[in-house]
Amino acid sequence: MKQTKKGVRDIALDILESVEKNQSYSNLLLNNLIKKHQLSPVDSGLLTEISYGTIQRKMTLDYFLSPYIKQPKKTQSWVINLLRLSVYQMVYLDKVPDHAIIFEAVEISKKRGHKGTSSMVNGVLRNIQRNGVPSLDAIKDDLERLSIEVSHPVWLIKRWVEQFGYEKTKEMCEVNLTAPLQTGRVNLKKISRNELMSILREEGYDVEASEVVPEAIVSYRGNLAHSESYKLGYLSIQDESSMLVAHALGANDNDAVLDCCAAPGGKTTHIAEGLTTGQVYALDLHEHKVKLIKEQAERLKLRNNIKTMALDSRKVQEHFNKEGFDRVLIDAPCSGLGVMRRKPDVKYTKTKDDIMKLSSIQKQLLEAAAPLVKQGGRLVYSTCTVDREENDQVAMSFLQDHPDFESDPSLSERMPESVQPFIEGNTLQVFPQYFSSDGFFIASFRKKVL
Ligand SMILES: C[S@@+](CC[C@H](N)C(=O)[O-])C[C@H]1O[C@@H](n2cnc3c(N)ncnc32)[C@H](O)[C@@H]1O
Repeated sequence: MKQTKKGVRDIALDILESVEKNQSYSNLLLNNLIKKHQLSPVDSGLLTEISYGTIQRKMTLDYFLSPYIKQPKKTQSWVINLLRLSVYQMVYLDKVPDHAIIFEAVEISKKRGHKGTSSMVNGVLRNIQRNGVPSLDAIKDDLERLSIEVSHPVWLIKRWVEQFGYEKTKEMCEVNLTAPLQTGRVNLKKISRNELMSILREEGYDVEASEVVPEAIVSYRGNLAHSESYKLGYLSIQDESSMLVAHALGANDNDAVLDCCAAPGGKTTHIAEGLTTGQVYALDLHEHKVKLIKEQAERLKLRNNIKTMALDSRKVQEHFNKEGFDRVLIDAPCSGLGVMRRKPDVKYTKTKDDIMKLSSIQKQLLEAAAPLVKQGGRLVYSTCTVDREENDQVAMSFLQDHPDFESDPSLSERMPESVQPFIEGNTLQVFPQYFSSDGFFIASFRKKVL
């Protein structure tokens, strides 16, 4: 029997279902399904918008649906997800008229369920079309209202309001709901930023120079990973905040650098692009992750400057000499609360307990790597989160426990102009609302010369 082609909304529903069941991260799933269903660029864009948008705004959508679904707990999860993605389109997208959204939802529910389900879906959506969604003003508590308005769990809202204040939290959560732009890092070893931008524009890309980092470009149209320049190793896909780490590390041409948490190799390759005879030793837990670093090193023709090893970096002292490295980077495993625009499901799954456990691993990694830094050398700690327990508190406790290190006084000298206002001593916290880049934390330490 001939299989009928699956529609974009049907595929979006598959994504929502898998993410809900914790079967996969939304970003990985999306890429796989775009390939599997051979979607056109327009359909891929729509699929991304509907599935990410629905996940991003899940709590708000549930609030909108609440007066219209009598027994949400007894309703099958795919039906709830179908209603969420339909209401998302009705409220937040103006491309498709409501009647077309409702028609498609009913068709999907006929295919997946029975008649009762499709008439329930039809009834709920038609009621919403007629009566509108409930006002958020009905929620009296400020923090609970914000939590529903920006669809972030209330424990996280309370935690951030305590850490950063109400306004900053609100700004951050609002930016977290927007789609990120793709940014690329120019391989300055091979080509200048202007030359690369001209080549890409000829290929049909709409690119501009980044205002945050001097080697970055922003793509307003087209996926840079599909460009000829990407294949040739002229560029890598990387967020601007992430690029700041190599600046903070400030390796010299011939330095020995240890990158303790290196996969998939974004920062390793960035650092290596700035070396001549120097070497980056790139470590990560598992061989399959280390393979990703090797692939990037190959593509960028940096094999001479990168050595890889699968290793639990808490054991680095068993493999490397004390004071053997000019620069050491710990780009630590973290809660990822700074990258919610790319991984919207993260905010619903992470817990306070995860943050506590991660901060303990982060401290262990720093503890293990510290003896490997040469006297006068530098140790940089970074995360893609905004949470203080994983950031300033880890950095502070490291300095307290390591009198042989000092707070690096020269961090700001190496950092781009754009981030200068946000540097505090030896640390930099980038919030997503500053440049619309990822939320990121960087701390730099110098080993004292005794
Ligand atoms: C934030 S990611 C690193 C991203 C990478 N630096 C980049 O720029 O592409 C953190 C990495 O730490 C690795 N990791 C976690 N625990 C580790 C450990 N104990 N030893 C080594 N690597 C570890 C994870 O596998 C993950 O790849």
